[in-house]
Amino acid sequence: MRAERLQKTYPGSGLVLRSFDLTVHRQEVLAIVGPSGVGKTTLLQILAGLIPADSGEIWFDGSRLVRPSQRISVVFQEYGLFPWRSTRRNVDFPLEVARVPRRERRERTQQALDAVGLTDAADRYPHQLSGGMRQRAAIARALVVRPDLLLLDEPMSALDVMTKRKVRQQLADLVRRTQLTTVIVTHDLGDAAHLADRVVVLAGHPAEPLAEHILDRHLAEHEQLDRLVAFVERHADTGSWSHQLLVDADGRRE
Ligand SMILES: Nc1ncnc2c1ncn2[C@@H]1O[C@H](COP(=O)(O)OP(=O)(O)OP(=O)(O)O)[C@@H](O)[C@H]1O
Repeated sequence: MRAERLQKTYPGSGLVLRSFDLTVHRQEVLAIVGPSGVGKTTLLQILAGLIPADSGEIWFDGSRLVRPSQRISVVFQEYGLFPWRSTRRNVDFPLEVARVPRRERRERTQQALDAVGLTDAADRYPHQLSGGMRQRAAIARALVVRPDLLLLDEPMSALDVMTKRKVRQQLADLVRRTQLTTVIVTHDLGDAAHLADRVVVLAGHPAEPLAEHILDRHLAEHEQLDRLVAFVERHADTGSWSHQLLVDADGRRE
């Protein structure tokens, strides 16, 4: 996917993106990190075709993206599960909408539930699930359409620390196993260090990609994180997000 010269203005908030370029390589996990309010969600929603940019273009597999595509799945921070549907029927929902034949739906839904470890919770309703299970259900629903691109918006920020670690590990295993091209936006450098192959740091108004960091998967996790934190501190004025660095990088910097 390639985004070219994206521009976005909100009434009252001014210019959030100006002439913004971004390339997502096939099969990579790209993390976009930056302080709260910099424009990460805006960027992700534009990439998903959910909100229009004022100008600029997005190219995806040789064609221009102008509306949401079945080949791109998005997972939001707040899960967005339907409370009146069981986990299985939540996961099945996109296939139902796409009028996929019943038998194929059953198989694909089961595979997606298995992939996130929710087989035993398939008949429970969202209120009967833990936060981590709800988030995994949302991820299963994103996977069931077999997307070519997975977009994740702060997918673990509503989870407590222990659950978050578990879900993060499962997500890391999943994206590596499936080699699914993934973009995750987060202000949590721990998520980026754990999941990403490449990290782009955003800062400023309008947001600019300041620098990018390639993670070395041969390093231990805490070394990855230390290097990433040092990289961000070198390139960004972290005054506005030092609190997040301290708190969210799993307490390691406190
Ligand atoms: N619908 C909207 N109308 C007006 N301003 C908006 C709207 N959505 C976002 N903004 C503003 O645009 C800027 C970027 O918001 P955005 O949600 O993309 O940032 P973010 O980096 O995702 O923040 P966070 O990490 O807190 O979710 C912010 O200043 C925000 O207040």
